[in-house]
Parts: sequence; structure tokens; C-alpha cells
Amino acid sequence: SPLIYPRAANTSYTNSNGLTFNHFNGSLPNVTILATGGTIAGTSDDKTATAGYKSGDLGINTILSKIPDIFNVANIAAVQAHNVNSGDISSSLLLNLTHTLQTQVCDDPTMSGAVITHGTDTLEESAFFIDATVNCGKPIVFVGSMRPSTAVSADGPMNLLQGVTVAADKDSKDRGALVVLNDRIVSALFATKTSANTMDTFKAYEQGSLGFIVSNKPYFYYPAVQANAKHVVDVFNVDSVPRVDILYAYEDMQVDSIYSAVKNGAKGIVIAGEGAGGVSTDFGSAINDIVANHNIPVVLSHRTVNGEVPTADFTGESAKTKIASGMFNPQQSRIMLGLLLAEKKDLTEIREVFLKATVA
Ligand SMILES: NC(=O)C[C@H](N)C(=O)O
Repeated sequence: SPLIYPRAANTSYTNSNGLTFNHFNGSLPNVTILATGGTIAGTSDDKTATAGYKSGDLGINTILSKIPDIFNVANIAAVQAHNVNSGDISSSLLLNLTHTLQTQVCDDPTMSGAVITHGTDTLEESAFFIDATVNCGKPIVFVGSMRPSTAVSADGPMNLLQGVTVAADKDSKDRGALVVLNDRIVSALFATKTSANTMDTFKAYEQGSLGFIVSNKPYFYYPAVQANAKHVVDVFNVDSVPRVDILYAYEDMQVDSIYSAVKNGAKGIVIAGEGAGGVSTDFGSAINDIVANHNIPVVLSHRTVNGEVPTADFTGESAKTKIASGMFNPQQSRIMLGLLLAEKKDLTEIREVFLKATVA
């Protein structure tokens, strides 16, 4: 294995990409942590507080100093990429993360994998984005926490320890990006936050988790496999992602929301549709008009947590204009559509990608 270095334990080592590993031990795998903030870096003066705390406060080295066991698992190069509440993560930061991961982890044979620490509110979006843009068999693992670092029984340290362990484990390879929280390993392609408050929040209801962790040992239920819906976009020459808006469908929804989205600069639209991509008759006609006359792709997704939008639901004019999201929920669909627009894909090519996530 190229991961072994002839170096004494507990020395500091800087590799050719400028990543510095403290407590270096030549017999351990190398993992980088890219820290972005969130509750895992959150603090409060009140140890009982699991609301009203400051998200994205502590630096990654302070977090790591409270988990010395982590240095027995891997050599760690910790990088503070950002330190924010996850609502402030942007596609430009994610493009930077993609480039960093590709060059400093995927293309470096001495690196085993990477961990991204992230606020949980939008963690699934960033994990989906990275899964769709980093072309890598190595594990890229997202971790966060639901309790701030100051809370009684804070979950962050164990989640980070487990995330590093999964990133360092050869069984984690070729499974796409992963989400590790609350002892579970979930595919980034399907993970979604299911509770706004509790620790058992990241789930892939239909697909299930890929495995779990006990006494810091990961266990995967099945050998590595990539999902049928997986699609990797090449963003090497992309410097920004076009704006895609999500419109939430409901009874009494007015058609002017779609026209104002386009007027305000949206280059693509995702509808969080009722049931399997449903909208009112009037709104359906407005979508047809937007696609035909403004050349803006519109993806019909579902506001339900589970299920898919089948293409079979769209007939006549709608079959030509509307793109069914398949299994992708609105936030996943927004990211995929934005990335495909960044790649300058046309309507037919965009439709083909969403078809991979579609059954009927
Ligand atoms: N649990 C969390 O991390 C929530 C926090 N508001 C964030 O997403 O940054």
C-alpha cells in the first residue's frame, strides 16, 4: 500500500499538496478533514441548550483537541474551509471543495479519503453535490451533529471519530459520498434530514442505510455498489452554477411565482410538486409556456419525502416540456439541474440524467 511512510510516530509532516499532518504515524492511513462549520462547531453558554446556540463557532483544531483517540485511527490534515451555519454554504464554496477533493485526495495515491464537517440543515445538499461532482472511488464522508459541542452528551465528537474511521477504511471505497451520523452510514445520493431536532435524523427511507458502526468499527451490509441513479458531472471547467429556483406546490398556488422566478434570473426551475409532481391545471399550462417560450427547463419533483415522479404521468404537451425528477427530491433535483446547466446540457440530455433516477 502506498499509504505507509518511513517516518517516526508523532512527527509533523507536510505533503506535496501542502496538507500538514500533526501526530504523523507512518503506519496509519491519511485523511483530510475539510471543516465548514455547523452545530458540530457550535457553542452555547448553557450546557442544556440544543437550540439558540451559535452554529459554526469553534475551529476544527479545537474540536480535534477534544478527541485524541482520532489520531490512533488516521493521520489527519485539518483544513478550515469555512465556519458557518450551513444555510450559508454556497455552490461556489462547493465548487472549490470539489476541486480540492479531486486534486488533494482523489488524485493523490497517498490519501485514503476525506471528511467534511458540515451543518446538518443543508448537509444533504452539499453531500449530493460532492457525490455528483467528485470523480473518486475514495470515501468522501460528511459528518455533522445535532447537539452543539457544549451540550451534555454532545454527538459531534463521536460522529467525527466515526467519520474519520469510515474515511480511513478500505471497505468504504466505491460507494459514492457517504453521510455518517448517529452510528449509521448512509449514501449521500439518498440521505435526507428527517427530523429538525433529533440525532436519528439522516435517513434514506426507501434505500436504507449502507451500514453502521460499533466500537468504532464500520460494518457494511453489502459489498460496494453504485446506485442506478448515480450521475457524475464534470465541473473541472465550471466556475459558477446557474441559478435554479425551487417552487413549492400547494392548493391555491398562483402562476405568477414561476414567471417572477424566470424574470429574476432563474435558468432552471424545480417544482416541489404535490404527490408525484402534481400542480394545478393553470400552473401546468404556465410550465408549458415557460419551457416552450423561455427555453427554461422545468423539473417536476415531489414534496413527499418518498416516492418518485414517473414520466408516465406526463402526456401530450407536458411529455415534451416537463422533466420528471424520478426519485430525486426537490433539493437534489435543484443541484443536479444546476450542474447540468453549468455543463451546458440541453433539454434532452437533462431528461436522460433524471431518467436514471426514474422507474416508470
Ligand atoms: N445541526 C446543525 O448543524 C444545524 C445548524 N443550523 C446548521 O445546519 O449549521
